[in-house]
Order: sequence, then structure tokens, then C-alpha cells
Amino acid sequence: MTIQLKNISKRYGKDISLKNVSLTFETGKIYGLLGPNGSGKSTTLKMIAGLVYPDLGQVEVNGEEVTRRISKDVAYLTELDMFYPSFTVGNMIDFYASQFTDFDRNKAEQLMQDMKLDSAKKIKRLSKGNRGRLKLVLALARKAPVLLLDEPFSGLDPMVRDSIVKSLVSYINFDEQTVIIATHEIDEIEPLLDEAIIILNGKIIEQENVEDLREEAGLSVLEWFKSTMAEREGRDHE
Ligand SMILES: Nc1ncnc2c1ncn2[C@@H]1O[C@H](COP(=O)(O)OP(=O)(O)OP(=O)(O)O)[C@@H](O)[C@H]1O
Repeated sequence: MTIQLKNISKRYGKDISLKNVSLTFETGKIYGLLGPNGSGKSTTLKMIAGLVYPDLGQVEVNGEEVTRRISKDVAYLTELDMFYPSFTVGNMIDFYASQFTDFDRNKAEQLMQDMKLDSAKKIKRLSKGNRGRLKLVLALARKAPVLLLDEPFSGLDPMVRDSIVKSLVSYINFDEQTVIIATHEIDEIEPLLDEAIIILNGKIIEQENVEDLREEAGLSVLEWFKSTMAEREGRDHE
């Protein structure tokens, strides 16, 4: 599945959220969409999920324009908690299984064990971190061709993050899935990434293959991100 954003612009009232963004995402790769608060990461993901439409430009999946129908192919972990508080964890798993034909119960069971979640527990009684884990279970248990993760590690403690980052790849089917992770926690997701994209003030300012970055420039993604941002700031102040 090839996802293409072609010359996308989007504004909310006076605020410009995306400016002439063009990006291509291919199956089998994990992309990191990196940038500071308010840079347009979530808006980009929402566009791929068909939840927000561009003012200008096109979003295409396999050459076809994205509509609301894309949602069946997109597993989307959002920043917002959209859980029903009276549900138990198990109810939520049942609900997802009823909503999405690609929801894999066996995978969900395995993920629940890995994330140490109790299916009898009420969602309103879960800690923030455990809610974060549940969100990951619900997104990763789907065999959707497109997996969008918006700040997937927020609320998780550092030890857990580390182990989740390590186990995440085992839940991805690289023959069939495209994964896009939006985050400002670059250090943590670095080991997962194939491609790193920097978005700033609604513009894509850089994109690099992570292996090339390491081998050719001798830089970690975080070092590259910091130096790119510093260079920008310097330029903006000239
Ligand atoms: N529903 C909305 N109504 C008005 N403005 C919006 C809306 N959604 C996003 N914006 C604006 O668009 C810009 C980009 O926001 P977006 O949420 O895409 O950034 P982000 O990079 O995901 O930020 P964060 O890291 O803080 O989540 C911001 O200026 C934001 O205020």
C-alpha cells in the first residue's frame, strides 16, 4: 500500500496547520514524524486516516483519493482518550473485535499478557499508563495495512517504554503494514525507525533514511533532529 500526500495545505481559521506537504509512505517501513508541539504531526495523521480533508492537494492510497472509507484499513492510536469509562478492558476488546474485521483476538491476548493488563478491570480505574497500554493493544491487534501511532508512549514510564519499543516490531507484519509514528520522544523510538521526517510549522523540512544517517553522517536521529532544528533557528534569526 502506497500512501501519498501531494501538495497538501490545511488551515484552521487563521492558523495554518500544513503548508504544501508532499510525502510518500511505503509498505514494510516504519516512519517517524518528528517535530515540536503544534507542528502539524497529528493533522498529517488525521488526513491519512480520512478524518480531516485538505484545503488544497490530494491524499491518495494506491493512487485513489482517500475518503472516510479508508478507516477500515487504518488502525489509528490517537492522543485523545476515546474510551467508554464503564467498560472493562475485556469489553473494549470485544467492542473492537465487533467493529473491525481485521481485529485479531489471539494477537490481542498476547499483547494483553505482554502489557500486563487485566481484562476484568474497569477502564475508569486504569492508571494513565495502563490506558496507554490498552491503546497500544487495540491498535496493534488489528491487521490493518496502515498503522498510525500518535504519541504512542505518552504516559508510560521509561522502563515500560523501553520494553514496549523492543517488542513492538514483533507485532508488525512488515510484508503488509505501513507504520507511521508521530512523536517528540525521538530517543525512544529511534531504534524502530526506517525513515525520519521533520515537520516544523506545517512544513516538511527534512527527511532521511535512518541507516544512511547513521552510516554516512554518523548521526543518531536525535542528533540530526537537534542540529537541523538549531540550524533552522539560526537561519530564522538572520
Ligand atoms: N481542530 C483544530 N482547530 C483549530 N486549530 C487546529 C485544530 N487542529 C490543529 N490545529 C492547529 O494546527 C496546528 C498543528 O496542530 P497539530 O495538532 O497537527 O500539531 P502536532 O504537531 O500534532 O502537535 P502536538 O505535538 O502538540 O500534538 C496547530 O497550530 C494547531 O493549533
